[in-house]
Amino acid sequence: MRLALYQMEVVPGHPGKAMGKVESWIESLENTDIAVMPEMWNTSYTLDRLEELADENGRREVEFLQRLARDHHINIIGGSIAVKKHGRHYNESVIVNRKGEVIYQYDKIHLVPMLDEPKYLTAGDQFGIFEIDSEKMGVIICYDLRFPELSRQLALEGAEIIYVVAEWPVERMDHFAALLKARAIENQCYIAACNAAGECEGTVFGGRSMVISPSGEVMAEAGTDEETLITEIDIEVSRRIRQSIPVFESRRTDLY
Ligand SMILES: O=C(O)CCC(=O)C(=O)O
Repeated sequence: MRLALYQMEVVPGHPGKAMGKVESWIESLENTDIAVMPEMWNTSYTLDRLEELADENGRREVEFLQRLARDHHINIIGGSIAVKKHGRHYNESVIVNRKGEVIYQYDKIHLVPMLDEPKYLTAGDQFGIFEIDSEKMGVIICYDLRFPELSRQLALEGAEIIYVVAEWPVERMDHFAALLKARAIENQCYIAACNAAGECEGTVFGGRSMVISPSGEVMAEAGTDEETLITEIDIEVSRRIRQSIPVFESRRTDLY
């Protein structure tokens, strides 16, 4: 399974320009099964302007991703987008399969106090897994990475790849790298983390998107600027490690 991660330099407050960049990027990909994008790629952290910038139900961006997926026959982990629903704003991940069908939508459940998300956004209240080419996968959004219970639950539901879509600030990249590795090792799954590059309202995003194997090996890592990271993964590796080190069976659910 060939993944392409778009460590996109953000275009704050210009969804149309951001969509133009994404379209050119998808057109440039060859022989790719799954394209992965970063968090809030349509607006970045222009939270006080979301009433003006976010589209109702994210229709503009969702229909755009559906068209790209269909035209280029590619599965898209659509990072996350700022959307408007029932007069509220959400940070929503959208997954589209290569037929152009929306197969999963997830509203970020852990809102970031350090970026004022709770002031401007409403938190989601559900999550689950989805399937691409019969493989089970999950997606979490940025700050969600700090809550191991969420990734563990996705792994218990069968996820063998967890995508982390992020706009992780440069100051805390050591946390990002350590937490990604921990989530891969403890859940014995691939972690494909797509961070943003560039800057929005004084926050600089640290890049360093990476793909980590189920045994914690960093298989590919980007630099700090805009870049595409390409990796081939084999889901069988996750199954083999789960058999050889059976942590899921050794859990003491009677004690915790
Ligand atoms: O947890 C962090 O340090 C960064 C979180 C973040 O930037 C986000 O969720 O957008």
